[in-house]
Amino acid sequence: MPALRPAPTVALNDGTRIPVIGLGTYMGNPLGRRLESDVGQVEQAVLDAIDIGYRHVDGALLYQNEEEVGRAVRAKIAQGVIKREDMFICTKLWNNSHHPDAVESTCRKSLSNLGLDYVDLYLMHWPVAFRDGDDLKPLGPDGKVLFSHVDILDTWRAMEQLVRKGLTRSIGVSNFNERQLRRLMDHCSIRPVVNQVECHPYLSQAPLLALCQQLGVRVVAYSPFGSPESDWSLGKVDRLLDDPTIAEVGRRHGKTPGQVILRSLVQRGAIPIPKSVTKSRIRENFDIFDFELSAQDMATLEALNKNRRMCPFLEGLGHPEYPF
Ligand SMILES: NC(=O)C1=CN([C@@H]2O[C@H](COP(=O)(O)OP(=O)(O)OC[C@H]3O[C@@H](n4cnc5c(N)ncnc54)[C@H](OP(=O)(O)O)[C@@H]3O)[C@@H](O)[C@H]2O)C=CC1
Ligand SMILES: O=C1CO[C@H](CO)[C@@H](O)[C@@H]1O
Repeated sequence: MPALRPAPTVALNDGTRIPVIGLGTYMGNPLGRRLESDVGQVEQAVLDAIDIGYRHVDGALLYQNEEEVGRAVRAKIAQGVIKREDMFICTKLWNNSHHPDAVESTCRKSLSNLGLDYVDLYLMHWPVAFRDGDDLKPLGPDGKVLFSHVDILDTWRAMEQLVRKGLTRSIGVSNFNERQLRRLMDHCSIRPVVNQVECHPYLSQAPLLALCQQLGVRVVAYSPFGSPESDWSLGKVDRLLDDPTIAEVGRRHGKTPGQVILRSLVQRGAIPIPKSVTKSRIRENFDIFDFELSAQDMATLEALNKNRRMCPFLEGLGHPEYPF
């Protein structure tokens, strides 16, 4: 199958550009655990995605597969399919490394995992700090996650240094609520270029999207399909991808429910990062630039909002910066 046309890119507030769709790489495992059966799947998915036309990959130290992402990207560079500068690679600082002294070494660890000398975007994964150390999920004797109380602004200042040192082109945040984002914007020297949050027709995030637009911060939409296979997903009862209204909109355009969801996010100015390790779906999810949803379609989809969060991040409950 021939490659599809590259996705359009949009400008970020620091002058760099981001492709409006990316490939997600979280395998749906419980926090910090990795299954043997997952090994190799993300590497193949990234190879397939690049052949199809993707130029944006969303990763994280937490996902424990940065090596696979990096191997695939480097293989495609070696084959001459892409150049490094064609790709937009994002990874994230996990919650156990918020202490300013840990930020640079943790970013360098991701770069070493990826086998790259810079990433395009480095995100603070959550506004919630866990106890510093190697443990991705440090637990106390009561089985609850151990927190620490590093100020978000201190972590951010250390992330700003990463831009100055050339380890990342841009920095941003993830899972920040309106208060946290406003406070950061008021105190930073380098502005966050994106806020990556859960966003799909059952959690439309209209107020947060409006605020981000006002502040010049792009929204990256995670779990665009409601993360149907994640262990924490509450979406098993009424799956977004089985919604009859979305299917009906899709029928009118000759498109699948997944394509309708992704297209609607792009038309709302968000940047979806659907995850798939299935080549046919990776292609299907990218094939959204040959149709347009009408204002009526968009209103129909907007009416599906239930403020239903599939990723409630219960591990962070009780921390003063728990965002929800
Ligand atoms: N910042 C944060 O805190 C978070 C960030 N993320 C990021 O967002 C990405 C996407 O979110 P994620 O939670 O993975 O879930 P998604 O909503 O992207 O759903 C992924 C699931 O949908 C399936 N799927 C993909 N495409 C299709 C299709 N066209 N038709 C039917 N099923 C499909 C996949 O199956 P299969 O792979 O088997 O094809 C997989 O099971 C993550 O991978 C990660 O990169 C996610 C959660 C939190
Ligand atoms: O990116 C993510 C993937 O899933 C995790 C849950 O295990 C989330 O906490 C995290 O934000």
